[in-house]
Amino acid sequence: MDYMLQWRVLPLLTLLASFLFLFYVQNSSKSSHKECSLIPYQHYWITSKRIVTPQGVISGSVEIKEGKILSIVKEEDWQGKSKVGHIVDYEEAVVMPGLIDVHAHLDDPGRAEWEGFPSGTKAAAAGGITTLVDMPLNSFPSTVSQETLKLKIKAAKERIYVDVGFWGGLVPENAFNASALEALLNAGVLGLKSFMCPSGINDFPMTNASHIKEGLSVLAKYRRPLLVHAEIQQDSEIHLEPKDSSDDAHSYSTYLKTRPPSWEEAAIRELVAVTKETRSGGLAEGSHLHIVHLSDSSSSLELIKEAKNGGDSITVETCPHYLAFSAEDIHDGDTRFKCAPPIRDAANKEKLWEALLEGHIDMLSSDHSPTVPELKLLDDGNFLRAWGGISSLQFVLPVTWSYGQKYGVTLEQLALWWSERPAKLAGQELKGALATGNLADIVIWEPDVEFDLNDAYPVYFKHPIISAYMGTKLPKNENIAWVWLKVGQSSLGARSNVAIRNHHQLLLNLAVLVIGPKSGFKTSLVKILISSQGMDA
Ligand SMILES: NC(=O)NC(NC(N)=O)C(=O)[O-]
Ligand SMILES: [Zn+2]
Ligand SMILES: [Zn+2]
Repeated sequence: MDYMLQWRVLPLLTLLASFLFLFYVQNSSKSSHKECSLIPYQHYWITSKRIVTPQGVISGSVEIKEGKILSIVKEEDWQGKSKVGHIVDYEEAVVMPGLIDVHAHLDDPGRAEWEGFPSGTKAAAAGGITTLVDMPLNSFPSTVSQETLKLKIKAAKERIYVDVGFWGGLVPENAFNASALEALLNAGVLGLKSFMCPSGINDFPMTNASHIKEGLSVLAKYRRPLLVHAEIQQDSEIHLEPKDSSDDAHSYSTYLKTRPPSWEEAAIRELVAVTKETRSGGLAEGSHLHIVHLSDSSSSLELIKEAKNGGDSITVETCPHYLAFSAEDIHDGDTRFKCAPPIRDAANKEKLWEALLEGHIDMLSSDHSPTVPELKLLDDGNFLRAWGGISSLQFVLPVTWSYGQKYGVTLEQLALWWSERPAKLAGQELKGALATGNLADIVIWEPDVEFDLNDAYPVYFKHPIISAYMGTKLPKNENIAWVWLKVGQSSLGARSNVAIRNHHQLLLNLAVLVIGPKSGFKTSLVKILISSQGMDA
């Protein structure tokens, strides 16, 4: 029976390291913190048998000084050399670049009861994410102007526990107003985001291909990307009642039918017509288009592949929930799994994995989009009326790794999908890889440790009840293995060279370390990322 299911949890955990100085911090006079690490040394070495570098997994040490990676030394090259600074030995634990989530909705200000900067960034840290880029909608007001970006920054300031950057919104109101868009870009958004279907948020209306073309021409100058929710509604209205009266709004298949793959395909067809201009010599050369949360692994993916082959500047992400779940497994009434585009059937999921492994899908993101439990209509279970969005920040690493086992996913692939390519999309040149000179944004975790995840498990949720990854409603035959983030030690004072393996304990300690005002760490460890890079002179 469902409620008896034990969820296998793989492993891990950890902690991580230094969130650091970031690019151009908005108010540098107020951000002159010297502290840059959860480890209380200015100069130290992290040692492990499994350090994930762009050149492969090595046994060795990462030397960190004042929040930056000073050197990376292979074990065989250590001999005879002395190390200046403290050594923190993580043994077999994996040392990897912190994850960069380029798609999360922290609904603060305005809808902080859905998700806020403190709760969302704690959850991110618990999931191994060291940098998160916030979407311009679901907060109120939406981030569509220089003024509304200021409100975001004010809401985030000194309330965040991982580095945070912002996407701005491309909406009809600003799309043809280049100076308004430039003001938003100059104020520091890392790029823009738009919807090709209703977003569910009144002050974030959808754009069409003309708006998108205009947006790209401004973005070209700044060399920042446009992210697009690629679905075009094929009927005249969003259905709140089943189209076919014999269908039940409480059944997942009814919802699935309302958003067929043709919605994604129609949008992507229009987008790839526009991205032809991003080719060298094209009118929008220098701009880049990124398709968020791809679910359709058939025609939509084929269109993207063709565009890439033709030289368009285009990338695509998918999300852990499309890789973990399939429509067949979603129980009637279980609206925790409602999102847009929808989770499709198992065959579609297999093809998404294939595309990811073959490099046709470039990266992963959470699309963490929670709301209050009441709007998920958990009791009623009406899929057509419930809020669409999956809450998942704290699970992205565990889920990708655990479900990826079947496909032979490697640590290098994880780093590519979750760090290196997202860093590039967000213009974070000093993030995304463990390399000399980069910021020491690091996650340390144990991929091989398993344990059960149940409702008593301490994870950082605003609303645990809406998480698709917690609870008892999945079929047993999924053979789910969960992974978890591990923190290296219970308290900094007691930190030694030995990693502790009590995960519950460690998870709690991760939170204390990252966020606790009494832990001795300040939230000023982390930064608001304000872009001032990339604009052509
Ligand atoms: N307003 C939203 O957060 N929408 C999100 N909703 C989902 N994915 O179901 C999204 O990213 O489209
Ligand atoms: Zn979306
Ligand atoms: Zn989203």
